Amino acid sequence: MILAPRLNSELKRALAPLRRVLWPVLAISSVYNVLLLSGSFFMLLVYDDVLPSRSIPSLVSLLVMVALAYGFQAFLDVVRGRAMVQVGSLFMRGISDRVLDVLSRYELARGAMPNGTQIVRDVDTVRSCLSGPGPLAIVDLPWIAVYLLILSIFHWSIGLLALIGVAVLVALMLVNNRMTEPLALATMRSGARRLGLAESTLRNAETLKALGMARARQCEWHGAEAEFLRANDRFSAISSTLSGSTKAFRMLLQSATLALGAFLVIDGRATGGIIIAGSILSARALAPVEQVIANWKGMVSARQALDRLRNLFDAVPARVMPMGLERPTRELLVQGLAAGPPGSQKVSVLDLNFRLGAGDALAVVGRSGSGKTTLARVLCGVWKPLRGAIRLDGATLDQWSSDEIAGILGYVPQAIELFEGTIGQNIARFRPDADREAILAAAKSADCHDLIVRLEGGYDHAIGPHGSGLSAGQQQRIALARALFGDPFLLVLDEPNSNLDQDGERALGAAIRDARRRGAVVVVIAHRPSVIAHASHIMAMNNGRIERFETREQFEARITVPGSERDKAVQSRSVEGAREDRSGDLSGQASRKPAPAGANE
Ligand SMILES: Nc1ncnc2c1ncn2[C@@H]1O[C@H](COP(=O)(O)OP(=O)(O)OP(=O)(O)O)[C@@H](O)[C@H]1O
Repeated sequence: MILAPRLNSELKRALAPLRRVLWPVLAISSVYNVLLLSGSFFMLLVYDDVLPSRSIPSLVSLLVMVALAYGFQAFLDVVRGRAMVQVGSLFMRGISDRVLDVLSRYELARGAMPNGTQIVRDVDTVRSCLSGPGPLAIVDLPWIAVYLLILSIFHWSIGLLALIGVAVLVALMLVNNRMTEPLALATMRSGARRLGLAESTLRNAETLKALGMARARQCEWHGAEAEFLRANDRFSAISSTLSGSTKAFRMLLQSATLALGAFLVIDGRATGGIIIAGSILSARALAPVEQVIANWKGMVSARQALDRLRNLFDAVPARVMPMGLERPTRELLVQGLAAGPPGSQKVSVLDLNFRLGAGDALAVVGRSGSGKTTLARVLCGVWKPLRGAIRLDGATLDQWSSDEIAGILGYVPQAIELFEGTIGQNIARFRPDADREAILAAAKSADCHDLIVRLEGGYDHAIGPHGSGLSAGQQQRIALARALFGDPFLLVLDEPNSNLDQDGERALGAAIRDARRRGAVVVVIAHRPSVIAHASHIMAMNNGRIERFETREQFEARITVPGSERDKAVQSRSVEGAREDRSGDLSGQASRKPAPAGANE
């Protein structure tokens, strides 16, 4: 069928309320459609019985009856309309968690999401179609047969004329579908592109202004808008032309029926009442088709929206909630790990194998693009391994539920993203059950308590969208507190000091030391050498592979690390030499720097 989408089990479940109300709505619609006949029968009786008999009591009682019928008809129309509004709301509620799930997982599992956030609008399109008059018009369609039958009982030629009218309208409807379906798709795509541009303009306002890109963006924006308007205008033009022609055709048919009735009366083959009743009834017979045409755009859009929802749900299947495990306490094991960006063929890290025990801290160093961030993302379960596994006390990350993982993992991503809300909420990862003590403890572990209380409102200080209202360094320290919230077993910090001043660096060092002391495993990606002083192991990456994995002692035997005993000794010997070591960037240093005298290589 033109409007029947292919559904998967999740959409069928979400649309189950539609199946549940189908029979009651069909029953109500049957009574409603019978009541719709009352107007034409009233006319028939007035012209054929009341006027010849000149009976006022008959006229009054007929009027009372038709008024009651209209009242009941209005009541039934409201009831079935409200039932459909409920179906729309239940559909939206039934699918809302899954939509958020797909939004949060699609890009991490499959790469960029097609049409951006169109999924949200798609749900709304389906909801408003279900709640609108379109589906009820379809329910009324079979009643056309009953109207045609009654018209044929009046006289076969009146029935035939109405049948031709219905056939013409259905043909128009099919032509309309053929012409508008690709346009509905084009409207959606250009609308999504326009919205994507609006979102990216909002996000990158600073860069656009500073680099003088406003004009270029304006051209792009106008292009997207013109494309959207073109598709939308054509769609609306076709729909309104059809809607207007339908209306005119219906009026013409009504007049033609009147004329035919008049001819039959003149010819002595019908009564005067039949002229009026036939004309009203033929208009009624066409009304459901007319309604379907009027709501065609919404129904085609809803069907396409359901197709897209099905594709997205199939692409990111719902997760089966794991039974859950105890919190890990012993080790992190990385076995034969290969990983790359989702949705691409690229392999960014390959053959990674290492083990860290409770209390270990690994500093990962290497040139840009060597795969450090990829490793951090896979360690946190943000990207899935292509091969191999990451195990905490023997179990892979997917064996814990996302709630449990929240207490096991702490992560400071390379690009910090704080959410709109208070600082306290951000540190507590927006957990509604977070207690004050845990928030304070996390802030103190990250040594940002003083920084927070100095801000207006302290822990209730409101952070704007994308962390606005805080400096980059402040955001990084709050992100560290957020990572430390709940004393996670595995702490993954991706360049956590890129925006930190000396105080911040000291606080970071203390946080890593504290985490190690309580038995956590810390993995810290570092470009600055200062972090190495707090690590128990150092791993150098090159081209996605491990180039060197060694303990800090082994590393220090080769290279002077700022803050180490060896550094202090070197400093006392040569201030100049030590300064060179301290200020250097660590990228690739472990492999490139020639081993100093005494290194055990
Ligand atoms: N989202 C992505 N899409 C496509 N390729 C990516 C993506 N992220 C990383 N890569 C590629 O994977 C490789 C490793 O990148 P990764 O970000 O892990 O390196 P890195 O060592 O963290 O670099 P840096 O020190 O500059 O942050 C690079 O070649 C990069 O081009």
